[in-house]
Amino acid sequence: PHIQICLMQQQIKGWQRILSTSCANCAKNQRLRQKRVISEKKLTRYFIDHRRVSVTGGHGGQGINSFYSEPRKEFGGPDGGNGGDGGHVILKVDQQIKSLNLVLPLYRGFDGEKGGSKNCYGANGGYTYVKVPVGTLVKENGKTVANLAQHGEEYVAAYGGTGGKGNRFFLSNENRAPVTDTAGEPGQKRVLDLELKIMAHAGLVGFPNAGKSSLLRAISNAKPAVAPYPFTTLNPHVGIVNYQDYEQVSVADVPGIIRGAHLNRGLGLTFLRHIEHCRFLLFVVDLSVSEPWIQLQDLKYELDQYEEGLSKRPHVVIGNKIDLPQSKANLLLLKEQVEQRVIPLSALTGDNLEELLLHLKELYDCYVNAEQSHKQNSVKW
Ligand SMILES: Nc1nc2c(ncn2[C@@H]2O[C@H](COP(=O)(O)OP(=O)(O)OP(=O)(O)O)[C@@H](O)[C@H]2O)c(=O)[nH]1
Ligand SMILES: [Mg+2]
Repeated sequence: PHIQICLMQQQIKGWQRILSTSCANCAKNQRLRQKRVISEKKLTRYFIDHRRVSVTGGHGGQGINSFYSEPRKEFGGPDGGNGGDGGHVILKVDQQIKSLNLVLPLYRGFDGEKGGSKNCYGANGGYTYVKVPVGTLVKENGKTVANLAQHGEEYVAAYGGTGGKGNRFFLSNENRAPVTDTAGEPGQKRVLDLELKIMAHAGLVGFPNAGKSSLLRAISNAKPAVAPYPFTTLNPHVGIVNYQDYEQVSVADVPGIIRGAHLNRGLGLTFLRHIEHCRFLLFVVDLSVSEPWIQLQDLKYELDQYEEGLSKRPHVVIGNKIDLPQSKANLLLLKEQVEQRVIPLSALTGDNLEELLLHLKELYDCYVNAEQSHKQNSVKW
């Protein structure tokens, strides 16, 4: 009887298992794996926006010197095959890749195989693909040689060398038994600078602690770190603002700019590069600081020093921290000093965010119309 009871218990357990796997409620109770939040400091390790790579194409295979011979056909003629071509090193855009951290400092293409007797050609070296993110600029000696902006786009960074010729290649009426063969050529050798420019429609430009990250958190799905000290943000973050007509506008939060950024002070020059790619700019000014128009002048000066006319891109001035007591007076003074539109808001309390969102949509529509009128390829990322 004891064995019987044990067997029955096992059977019941088996049913439970069957029942539990078929139960839809159990699936509900299983928690979805959440996306890991990476701290800003760790993200700096992953987010690499500049890499110098040395690329060398594969070496061409050696041609072969050989003569065909078999019983009763002693002098069958030359039959040395050509060597294979060396493989290229190719940069290929992959939209799954977000940073240049996986790009190694050195790449060498596969060599072509040497030729064989009986007119066998050596195999060509395979291509070496290096995956790079969308928006990678390829520079050589400071000159831009490629702008990889589309998924799947390829750029041959280094051509492989051509394979050598076997002695069969040199067969002619004058020379019926050539003994010449040539070596394969070495592959092309280059040193390239890869630079990543993040792609966003709008860029938030402001001094450290102005509240750029808070604003991006308030209007989009992005979650950059916010803290009451300067240089909280060390990497660019991109957030997407969704509109009711299913249009999406991307906004980039770029680390704070300080006076002398164009001379590489603060976090400096590297981040001005990201602003360069934005179609319109959102200048974020801290209204709680006295004389906020000085901030605006400094920001524009830094942008213009980096690239002439960068501050003249379509832009809007955002007066942040309007909830603080001293901000109201500063806002009036700022409006007197600045002729363009100023949108006062508070990223913390969410006051007047609608005005910014509506204006952002206007800027985006203007940009789309301009693109269409130029009859260029659609650049809606
Ligand atoms: N009172 C008030 N505080 C704000 C507002 N917006 C941001 N802050 C505060 O200002 C501080 C800095 O905000 P961040 O969003 O980190 O500023 P940031 O411009 O991204 O700074 P960096 O990343 O260092 O360049 C934080 O303590 C925020 O809570 C606002 O509208 N009102
Ligand atoms: Mg920030």
